[in-house]
Amino acid sequence: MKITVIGTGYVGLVSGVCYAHLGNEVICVDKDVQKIATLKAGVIPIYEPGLKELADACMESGHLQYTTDLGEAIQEAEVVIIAVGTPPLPGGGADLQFVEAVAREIGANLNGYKVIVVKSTVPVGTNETVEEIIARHTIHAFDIASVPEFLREGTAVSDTLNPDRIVIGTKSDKAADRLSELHKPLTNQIVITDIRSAEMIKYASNAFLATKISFINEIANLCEKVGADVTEVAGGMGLDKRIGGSFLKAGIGYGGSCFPKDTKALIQIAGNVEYDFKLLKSVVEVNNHQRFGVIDKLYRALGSLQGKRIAIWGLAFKPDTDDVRESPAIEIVERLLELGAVPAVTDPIAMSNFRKLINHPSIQWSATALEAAQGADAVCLLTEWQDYIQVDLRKLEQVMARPILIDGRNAYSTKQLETGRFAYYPVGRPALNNEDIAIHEMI
Ligand SMILES: NC(=O)C1=CN([C@@H]2O[C@H](COP(=O)(O)OP(=O)(O)OC[C@H]3O[C@@H](n4cnc5c(N)ncnc54)[C@H](O)[C@@H]3O)[C@@H](O)[C@H]2O)C=CC1
Ligand SMILES: O=C(O)[C@H]1O[C@H](OP(=O)(O)OP(=O)(O)OC[C@H]2O[C@@H](n3ccc(=O)[nH]c3=O)[C@H](O)[C@@H]2O)[C@H](O)[C@@H](O)[C@@H]1O
Repeated sequence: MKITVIGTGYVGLVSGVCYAHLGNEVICVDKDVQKIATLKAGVIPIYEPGLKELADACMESGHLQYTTDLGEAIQEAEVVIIAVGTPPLPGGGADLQFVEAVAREIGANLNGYKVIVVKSTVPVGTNETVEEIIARHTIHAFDIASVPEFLREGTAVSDTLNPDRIVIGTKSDKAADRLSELHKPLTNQIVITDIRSAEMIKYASNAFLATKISFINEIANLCEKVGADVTEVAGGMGLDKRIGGSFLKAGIGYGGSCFPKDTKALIQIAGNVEYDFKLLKSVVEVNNHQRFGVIDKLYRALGSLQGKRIAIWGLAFKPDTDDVRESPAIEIVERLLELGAVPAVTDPIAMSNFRKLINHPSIQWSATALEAAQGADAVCLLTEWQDYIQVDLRKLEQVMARPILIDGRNAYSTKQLETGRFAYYPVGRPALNNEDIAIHEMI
């Protein structure tokens, strides 16, 4: 099938490459001239395991092309996929300017029947708006379909090639048939539904996963107070098939370009029809607060943070990505700076994306975990990179000024730490060797 994918962010690029890998003829378009030049040179501008190898092979076989010429790319295609960004507006709603601009371009360049797919995450009703915009600009027939994307960063290629399900929201049998044909090699689990339900499935899925995370984080906070271990609790809960074990890892809360954006957008979608989505509002509130558990623990361990060197391990919102969008680590570092601490920050690949604070005079940027920990009063693990999990804890203890380890991701087992002198503060699990200063001071 001849496919044009518009937008070469995570979704556009990964899905374009994967459709090409399946033997389709794919053109990936972006208005960003630099990005297209980079891609044409064989460089993948995002960090995504396995993507480069696949893209190289598809380029070589002639199944994948990159261009900035949107008009020509649209005219070549049988299926046109919109995968541009839908970033949050200041009020929380989704900014649809890129989707709408692309719809105008599609309308202006249509040269015969095509299926137009919206893969970007868009509020309910947007596909209908896209259809209206295209129709206003063309005399040609076309069908519209909502095919939301469920990939995760870091595992985007395998998620795309092995999806749990493909959702196709359309009122056209012809479009449903063509898109089922396209996705058949990936899964038998193809859900064909109406457009609005498809749009809603995407938001509801992200909101539900975010709810699981905030729920387990609340349980973790409670576990700390009653002396239970949240990893045991989550393990015991997850064995119940009705609950499932995934997305029950307690930590510093969810970040990334989607959960924070999509939960707020769904609250706004509800608000627009005068529905007060109380549960989701609490999910967001819990998440916004959860990151500060790290600061509370630093206070308990050290008292005042003024002048204290605090090693920060990890900036990416999760491992295996260089994405720091809405990463809880950003706010943790900002709060440390406000409190007069000296953050010594490291991340294997995300540091250069930490643009907001890259030139801050009080941050010490470190190449490795042990360099950041050198002379530190505490280490805070914020992203569970393998390098950090496998660090030599004896060496770590030797280089630190005080052996205080705040584990924001429950990356270490109590057993690993039993032999050392670490004061260890995990999330929702019993602390080790903690002589809490604040508590002593209060007494
Ligand atoms: N990042 C992720 O893991 C996932 C994202 N999504 C959704 O997919 C959509 C895209 O997300 P990302 O790939 O992260 O976006 P992104 O913001 O990283 O990339 C969007 C790309 O579209 C390009 N673009 C914008 N207007 C254009 C135009 N008129 N013509 C050609 N190119 C244009 C931009 O230059 C940019 O390269 C969003 O709605 C997002 O919510 C869904 C699932 C996963
Ligand atoms: O719409 C999207 O963009 C995507 O959003 C998420 O994918 P992603 O943001 O890449 O990453 P996740 O693995 O879902 O993690 C999101 C955040 O939740 C946190 N998390 C995840 C799982 C968990 O148990 N606990 C937890 O704190 C992670 O650390 C991370 O900060 C969804 O998992 C994808 O299905 C969806 O397509």
